[in-house]
Amino acid sequence: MPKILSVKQLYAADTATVKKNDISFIDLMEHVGTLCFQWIHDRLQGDPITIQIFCGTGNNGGDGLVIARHLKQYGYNVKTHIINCGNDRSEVFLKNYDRLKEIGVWAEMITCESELPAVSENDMVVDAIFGLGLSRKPENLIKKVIEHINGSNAFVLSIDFPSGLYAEKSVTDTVSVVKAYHTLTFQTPKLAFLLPENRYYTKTWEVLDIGLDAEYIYNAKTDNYLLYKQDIKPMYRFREKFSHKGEFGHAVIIGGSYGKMGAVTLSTKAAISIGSGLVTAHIPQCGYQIIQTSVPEIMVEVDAENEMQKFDININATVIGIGVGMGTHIETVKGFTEFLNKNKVPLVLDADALNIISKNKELLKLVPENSVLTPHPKEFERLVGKWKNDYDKLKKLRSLSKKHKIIIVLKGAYSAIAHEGALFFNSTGNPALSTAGSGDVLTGIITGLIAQNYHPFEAAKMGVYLHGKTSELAMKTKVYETFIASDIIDYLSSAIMDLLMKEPKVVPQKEAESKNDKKAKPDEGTEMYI
Ligand SMILES: NC(=O)C1=CN([C@@H]2O[C@H](COP(=O)(O)OP(=O)(O)OC[C@H]3O[C@@H](n4cnc5c(N)ncnc54)[C@H](OP(=O)(O)O)[C@@H]3O)[C@@H](O)[C@H]2O)[C@@H](O)CC1
Ligand SMILES: Nc1ncnc2c1ncn2[C@@H]1O[C@H](COP(=O)(O)OP(=O)(O)O)[C@@H](O)[C@H]1O
Ligand SMILES: [K+]
Repeated sequence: MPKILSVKQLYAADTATVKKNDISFIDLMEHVGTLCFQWIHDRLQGDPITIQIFCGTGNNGGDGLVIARHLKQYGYNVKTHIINCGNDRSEVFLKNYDRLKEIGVWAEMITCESELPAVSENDMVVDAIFGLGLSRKPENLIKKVIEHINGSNAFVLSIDFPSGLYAEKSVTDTVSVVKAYHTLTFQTPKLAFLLPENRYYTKTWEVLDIGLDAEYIYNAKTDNYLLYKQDIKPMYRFREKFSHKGEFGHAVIIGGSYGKMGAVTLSTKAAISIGSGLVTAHIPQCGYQIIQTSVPEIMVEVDAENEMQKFDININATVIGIGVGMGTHIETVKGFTEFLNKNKVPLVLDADALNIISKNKELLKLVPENSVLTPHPKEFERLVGKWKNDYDKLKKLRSLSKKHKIIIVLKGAYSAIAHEGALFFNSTGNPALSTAGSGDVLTGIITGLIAQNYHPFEAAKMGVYLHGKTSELAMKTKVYETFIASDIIDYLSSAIMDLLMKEPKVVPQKEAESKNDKKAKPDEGTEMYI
């Protein structure tokens, strides 16, 4: 599972790599800079645009100089600038400065504002000012350079980090951070890229495998992970020939109120669609016909006329998903409290179930261990109060989940799943999911997975992953705006199929050519897992 390592661990990984391979740091930097150059060259293919490389005087700047040298040697139109960041210059920066001179290139020094180079919106900017080593907010001349880059409208590629963005703490001066289009970050994903407060500093990012010591990374301890397909795929359970619906559990969804029956409709439909053997909706009477007609596959139990009051469930439920569209009517609050006092079944709590608990935090003690809570940020704020910044928010998330031995899915662009003090960030999804009812569908998916005996922690990870994946797969025929919550359900099959597909084999060019010129087809290696 891809680990998100700390700055300290990344520096230690450098050291371990250099030692183990008996190479020098300059060799490692050459390798890293060459990979970045290759990334650019693969895309530009010799395009004569102007590439402006801004370098600091640490190792991030050193990477920039390696990139500059290779681009120059390939005939690109490169302008290299060094910003005077103080008296200290890293040893490998200086070595690469000399290497650049050896091929006849003199980098321009920027020592004052009047020396800022003109940058056109047609240029490409490579930002190699600061990376992991940012120790304080950029000020004075460096701030001016960053503002200058941001004001240029050029395509900005940041190396390792958008300069000015800290790896592990919040930015205090939002204008002194480079706003990159893309960031090539090294070896592991970075926590900073997953936080909404940093959304403007890089539109996209990717991890470049720079070959740091695998053993060190394997043994490194962390509480932060990013979930990918390879983490979810092994969880999937195939159905056997003689299986029957009784083996796949009975999910109950409780919720709905007058005017909000769509939420339960979506949740129950999602629960049956993800494979729960049986699904029952426990809803107010006003929703009876609506839900029976909309989802004929499920059963219905009714409560009071217009809102939930009695919570009198007469079913042997495997799991109960509760709260969607439920409202917070005084009688609902009363009934829900009594329900929690009696209930022993694992729960998935969402929406108004969370809003009611937020008003009476004592109720959290009644939530069974390993239940799953799925708040969006506003619901989470109601539960834990305001946070100072996103790092503080994550601290609150870990601590609430640990204290009550529950699993919390804090929803967002990179939904974070908290379990036993660790955070697992989801990598799938896109803004198509920013649509009414998409959280209700998630509740149904997770409830339906738990019904099938997936451990709630597994159900949360798999549910969030598949939910997000539907929105990606749908973009072949839809756009963000036209994708609605029901589409998530419609695309669940595709998301599961995608999970079971083997990744296409990437055949290295030379290998492919040497095999009697038998070219690898683009989809070669794509086959079902079974
Ligand atoms: N394993 C990997 O990932 C590999 C990493 N590599 C690369 O190394 C990079 C890390 O390099 P790094 O340690 O030299 O730090 P870097 O980011 O260049 O900045 C430090 C310099 O900036 C200065 N400085 C800081 N803040 C400042 C401010 N606000 N205003 C002014 N100055 C400020 C600071 O000065 P000081 O704080 O000491 O006064 C120091 O001089 C990493 O991001 C990646 O690009 C690869 O080459 C190899 C494999
Ligand atoms: N930009 C985005 N990228 C990825 N996922 C998103 C994005 N916006 C929303 N989502 C996902 O959509 C869902 C929205 O849930 P929620 O806010 O509870 O919706 P609702 O209350 O309308 O049902 C969450 O699972 C969230 O992670
Ligand atoms: K940078």
